[in-house]
Amino acid sequence: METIKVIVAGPRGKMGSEALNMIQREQHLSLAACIDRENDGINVKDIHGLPDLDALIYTDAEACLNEVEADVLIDLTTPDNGYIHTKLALNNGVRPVVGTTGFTQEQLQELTSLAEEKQLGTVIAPNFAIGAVLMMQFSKWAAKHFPDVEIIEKHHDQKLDAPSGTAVKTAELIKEVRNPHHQGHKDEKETLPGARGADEEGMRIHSMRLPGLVAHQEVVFGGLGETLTIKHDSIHRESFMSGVKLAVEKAVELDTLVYGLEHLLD
Ligand SMILES: NC(=O)C1=CN([C@@H]2O[C@H](COP(=O)(O)OP(=O)(O)OC[C@H]3O[C@@H](n4cnc5c(N)ncnc54)[C@H](O)[C@@H]3O)[C@@H](O)[C@H]2O)C=CC1
Ligand SMILES: O=C(O)C1=N[C@H](C(=O)O)C[C@H](O)C1
Repeated sequence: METIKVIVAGPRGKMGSEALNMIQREQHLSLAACIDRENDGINVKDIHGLPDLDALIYTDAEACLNEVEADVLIDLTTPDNGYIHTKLALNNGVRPVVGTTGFTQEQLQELTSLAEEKQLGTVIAPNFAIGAVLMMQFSKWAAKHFPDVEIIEKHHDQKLDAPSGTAVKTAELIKEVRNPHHQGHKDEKETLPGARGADEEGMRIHSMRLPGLVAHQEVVFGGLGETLTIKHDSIHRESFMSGVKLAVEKAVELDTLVYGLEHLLD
């Protein structure tokens, strides 16, 4: 396999630093550069806590994507910056692999059109953990039989977006097989606003944020005399890295945008 040259945006973050470790482990991946908010012109290997990888850090994303010879950008930053980086990558011939969540539907549509116009493989995956992808697929299957469903997602308290990208994607998959309808009593009233969670075509989504959590989701279905719970827990961010690696490998073979890792799995 040819070496894939990768730029990582957000290298000092919880996910970005795991991505650097993954690149260091994989012989067919090499780190071309990083995009960070700080440390312009400094080498990654000279930053305390980052792996021994020889690549320069840029604070100017446009300069980085324009000057550095790279195949793929892995973005693990924030919703606003991730969107800007993804557009810059596509406009500079670099294939984006985006883990950053919180993009709007309009942004996703715009990026889909841009990737198609540029014919550049792009992977936007709300969750790179294989178990989470299966949890979403199983939930779609279950929703065919149990149309009353609530999603409970639980994350660490540093998370910027709510609901999580995974919960949004789960709801989208369920919506493909579930007819919109109100859930709960027709006359129910919230005496505390928000008590029933977000409302997506009558399906409820609840977001929990606590220190100590990593990334967890339960999809709870209710039927006559029974309930079904489909649950996934990421207890370490290593859980996401086999999916990131797969996305990088597939991005160089694709010429359109793929939203969701399920499209890349057998
Ligand atoms: N798709 C997936 O499987 C997963 C996605 N995520 C998403 O990945 C993103 C990052 O998550 P974490 O690593 O937990 O967050 P974090 O807060 O630990 O890291 C984000 C990093 O981005 C950097 N950053 C912010 N703006 C930047 C800019 N303009 N240029 C360069 N770097 C910039 C910050 O300095 C920080 O180091 C979030 O959107 C999160 O929801 C997180 C885990 C799994
Ligand atoms: O911010 C996180 O941590 C995570 N974000 C993604 C999401 O929003 O679904 C994926 C995973 O849940 C971890």
